[in-house]
Amino acid sequence: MASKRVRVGPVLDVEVGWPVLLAVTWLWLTWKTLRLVGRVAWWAVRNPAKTVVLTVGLAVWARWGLPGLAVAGVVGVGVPVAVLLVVARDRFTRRLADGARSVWRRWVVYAPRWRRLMSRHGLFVRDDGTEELAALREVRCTGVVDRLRVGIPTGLAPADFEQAAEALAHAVKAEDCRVRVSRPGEVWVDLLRRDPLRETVPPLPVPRVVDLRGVPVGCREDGELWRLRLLGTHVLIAGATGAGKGSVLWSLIRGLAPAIRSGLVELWVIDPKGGMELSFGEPLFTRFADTSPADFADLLDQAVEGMNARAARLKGKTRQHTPTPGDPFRLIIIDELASLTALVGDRRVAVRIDDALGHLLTKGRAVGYTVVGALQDPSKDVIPYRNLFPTRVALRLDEPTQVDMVLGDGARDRGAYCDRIPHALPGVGYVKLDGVREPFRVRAAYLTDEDIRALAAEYAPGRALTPADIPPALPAGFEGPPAEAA
Ligand SMILES: Nc1ncnc2c1ncn2[C@@H]1O[C@H](COP(=O)(O)OP(=O)(O)OP(=O)(O)O)[C@@H](O)[C@H]1O
Repeated sequence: MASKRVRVGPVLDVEVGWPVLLAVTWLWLTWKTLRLVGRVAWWAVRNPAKTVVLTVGLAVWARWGLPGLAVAGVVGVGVPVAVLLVVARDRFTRRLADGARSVWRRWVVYAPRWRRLMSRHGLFVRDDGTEELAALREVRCTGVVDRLRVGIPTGLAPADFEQAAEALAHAVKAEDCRVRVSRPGEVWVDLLRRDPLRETVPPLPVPRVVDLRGVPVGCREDGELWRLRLLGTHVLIAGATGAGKGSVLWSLIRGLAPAIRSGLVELWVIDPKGGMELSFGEPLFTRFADTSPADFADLLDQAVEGMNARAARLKGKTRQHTPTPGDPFRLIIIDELASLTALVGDRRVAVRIDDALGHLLTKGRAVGYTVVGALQDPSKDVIPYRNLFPTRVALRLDEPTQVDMVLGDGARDRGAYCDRIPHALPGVGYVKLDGVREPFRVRAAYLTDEDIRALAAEYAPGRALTPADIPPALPAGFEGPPAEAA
């Protein structure tokens, strides 16, 4: 039988017969086929919904041919669309509009100018005469923001995109541009087309059920609901005078109102400004101190006592306290942290306050004692506490250097321009969550004195629920994402 010379690499140069060649070819084809089958099976396992649709489609086609497939398509798409239009019309039409907008802006706005955008902003690498651009992988648009998922070419880093952010925003006529790392090798470039934070956010509807993992407080710059986590964290709110710290505190209290009334949440409040800011809501507070530093120290000492007793009770049983009316979540609100820690004249009282605060901040999170502290001047005196607040909100600040003092090193470089927030936008600020690299911009809802009085009258602890207390549904655009995973 004929044979063939086969050369494998520089060494092996052999003469093989046709049976061997046929056997090798057969083995190779079998391997390729098995691999293809394996890949299809793996795709089917990972995409069960698409697999079912494809299988049903193929079965219909085999049984009734193309006309049958067309009818099935109309029914299969038409019926779910009709159901969604009835059940969740607003959300569905918004999603549909967002989907159409995403396709349009990807192919008409971004794809044609992508090469120029990337090369003019230095978002490419050159290697051996070839150029690799950052890759546009996905575009998701809403009414206010275009989110671009971009692949980072080898040799660049998210910081390169952060540096180019301001220029990119100008290039596409966006109000602002933010860069977030989505996963290694990829960033989300958020281009803000309209700023939803320009308008005052009205008081949000009081939630029916309070979720301490995400209390609604205001609006995020992407138009979604801003929720602030209280469970297992402490929150620092810093801002120059008139920046709107009060609106964050009051929106938070409003978001907790039903749980305050039912006794699941207790507010222990210190207002060193003599009750100027918080005394309106006194009926809502279980403890309120607004006169002397000695009172503040007493309140904090009692909180520490309660916290220690609870910690001893829970030891070995659970790692996170679950609030009940007999054993509530205690929120310690301090309106001006610096007055407590730095400006107290009596040295012994200052030490007591300092000790108690240190204990609460280090041990309180797991046992349902959360501190929310507001701060006007992020001076060095309060910096030791800063790191004990995993969640930080910085509203308008006077100096660029104060931004990193509050939010942590590098926050301003990542876009938290608190010093540029106009005086005309009180309640606007940036939030930094522990473990999340990028800050995001928000605006707290604004409650008038009347709103606060009405809230205090309706939700004072112990008052029974009436049907009129059930709040309306959230307005369109406020469904928001799930609770923040801080
Ligand atoms: N979220 C908001 N939306 C719209 N306007 C607001 C908002 N928050 C505050 N304002 C306006 O700004 C004014 C100052 O707000 P606020 O007293 O809350 O600031 P602050 O940071 O607590 O100041 P200070 O530290 O001096 O007490 C309010 O009287 C109100 O008119």
